[in-house]
Amino acid sequence: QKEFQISKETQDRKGKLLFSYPQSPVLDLLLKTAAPNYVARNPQDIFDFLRDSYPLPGGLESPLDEYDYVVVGAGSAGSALASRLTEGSKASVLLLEAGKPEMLVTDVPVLAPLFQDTDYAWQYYMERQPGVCMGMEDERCFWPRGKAVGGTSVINYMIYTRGRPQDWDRIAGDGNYGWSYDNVLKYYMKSEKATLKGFDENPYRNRYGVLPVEFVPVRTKLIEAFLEAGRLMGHRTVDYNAPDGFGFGYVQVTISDGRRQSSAKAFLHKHKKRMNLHILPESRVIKVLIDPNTKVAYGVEYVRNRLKRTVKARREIILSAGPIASPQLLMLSGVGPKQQLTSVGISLIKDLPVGQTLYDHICFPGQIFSLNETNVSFTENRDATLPAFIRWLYYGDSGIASPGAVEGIGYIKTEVSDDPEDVPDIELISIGGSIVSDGGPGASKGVRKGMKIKDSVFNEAFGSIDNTDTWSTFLMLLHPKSKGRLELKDNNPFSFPKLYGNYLTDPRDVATFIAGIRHVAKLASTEPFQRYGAKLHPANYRECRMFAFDTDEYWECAIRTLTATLHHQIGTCRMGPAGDPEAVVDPELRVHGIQGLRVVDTSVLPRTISAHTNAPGIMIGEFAADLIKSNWNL
Ligand SMILES: Cc1cc2nc3c(=O)[nH]c(=O)nc-3n(C[C@H](O)[C@H](O)[C@H](O)COP(=O)(O)OP(=O)(O)OC[C@H]3O[C@@H](n4cnc5c(N)ncnc54)[C@H](O)[C@@H]3O)c2cc1C
Repeated sequence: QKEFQISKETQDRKGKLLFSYPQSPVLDLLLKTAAPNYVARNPQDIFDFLRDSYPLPGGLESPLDEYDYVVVGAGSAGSALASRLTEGSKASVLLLEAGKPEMLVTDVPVLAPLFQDTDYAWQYYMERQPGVCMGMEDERCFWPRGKAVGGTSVINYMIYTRGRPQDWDRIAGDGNYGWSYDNVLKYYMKSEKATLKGFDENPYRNRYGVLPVEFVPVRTKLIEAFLEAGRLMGHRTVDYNAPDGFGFGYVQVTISDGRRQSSAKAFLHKHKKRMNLHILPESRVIKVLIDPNTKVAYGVEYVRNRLKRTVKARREIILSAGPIASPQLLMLSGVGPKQQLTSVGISLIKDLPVGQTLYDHICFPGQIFSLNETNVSFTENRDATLPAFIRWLYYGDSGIASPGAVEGIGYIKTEVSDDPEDVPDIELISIGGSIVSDGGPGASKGVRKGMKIKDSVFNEAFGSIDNTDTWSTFLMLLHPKSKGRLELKDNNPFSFPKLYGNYLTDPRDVATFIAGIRHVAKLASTEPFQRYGAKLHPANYRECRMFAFDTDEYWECAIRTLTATLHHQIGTCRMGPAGDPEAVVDPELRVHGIQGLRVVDTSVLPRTISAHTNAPGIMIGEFAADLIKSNWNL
């Protein structure tokens, strides 16, 4: 074992924690009451007493040299997978995770926007692309990913969506046997522990799984206006996760008693003492070991406490490191596009189109309506107060339980959609407020900071309505035609890869956004919103001053200025049957041409789906566990 050199870039990019608690016995008592299971590990780290821990079971000091399966990444998919594989005693699993366990603050829904700037996130940036993210810091798009036991489900907004049946049936129709809606529905249901008044008895919901899915415990009246306006425009109020649920509905979230339920909480927390499941946080995998002659994967190298170590797998290595790190690890290990690997000095083991497909869900948060009534929307200064926090500790409600003021989801198919099937092209995320709701004296400004909007751009565009009552929807482009890719920067495992979103390069994506904006304007003009005097705020962007407000040209410029992403990157280890020239893994998620190696996370999704990607990630973990169990007779 030798000391490993960690590159300067990684150290520089390491985030800083934003939270600092005063040393107070009263606060200690409150926190321990709220989270009796949190155990202090390291008295040197003042945050550690708030942090969860995953000691090796059976008093083991260090992991074994060999396991049946080694899973890399304890994120949405990896946590579910490792948990299911070790349900019986037939398989041993080592789960390696680069990040730290969660802590009490990560449970707090209202703090969701803040984690993107902490060491619970990998702080990736897209390569500069002229004409998008023009209003963001450094004119680059920010792509944070979760770095924690629980992965991105520890820093996300907790929205629970499954996608439309057609999304999955199309994936299956491409030759991906097993991925039809009827089959994936079984796995969504297997995880779910739904408490959704009015829906939880429905045949496509399950009340007895492990992943809590609930409505948000606190809402404003604006969600009723959204649903009513929707009905006036022909959008049914539905369970949007139902097979026939194309419409508008209350948002469903992975929250219980007002607290975030990450994939780690749902799948790992209760199983810390399982003798056959060893979880190793703060352990970063740098390479999969593959025999170049037999093309069999047999182990991984990882770095823990600055020491390089090796662990072997008797049966399989499973990459669940997410849509950026899984393809990066494959390429570092010799599996990827031949030309690219040889150009950075990596010996090729298998030529595959790793990283050559990348889709993302971008969104536009800048269509904001000011209201002529006060106290109707969330504002941080009013709703995230100490009394609200104390109420949250005891009852799990109050503004503290709100996931960034998200209240409703609406699916629409705009008139420019050329999709032959009945699938939406835009998702509307109804906010009981907007990106100005966390402004004002002393407030966090968390959402705008999380999106990295430049202060000057924000102040010019929205300064006049900062910290006032507003309503907005974030419009999310569900099926972008523009396709991105990722590449290795070099062969250093600590470098970040080069990320190319290629956002809005297909003009149809711009047209869809504009059609969505026109649709939202009509919603806002209906009586339910006019009750509150909803009026479109004329945001003034320096970059767009040559265009008259509210023209198509203005909106295109606005979208290119505030190009936000909802961080649903997919496709980088694309699934497809043998013979599919774009495929990296087969429909059972085995890497084509390599034995003993699978990818199990959102990177395998070959097409865009009408959903946020946490629940699909968990479903992929569930499905993969069954595939592996059946392959190995477990
Ligand atoms: C800010 C934000 C908000 C979001 N909001 C929502 C939402 O509200 N609803 C929703 O459905 N989706 C949301 N998403 C997206 C969703 O959470 C992710 O798509 C999903 O969690 C991805 O799951 P995954 O299993 O593919 O990867 P991840 O959950 O990202 O897991 C990958 C894990 O691998 C670890 N890892 C990476 N490299 C290594 C390595 N070399 N060695 C060891 N471990 C490694 C990572 O640290 C991470 O823990 C959001 C994403 C972000 C960033």
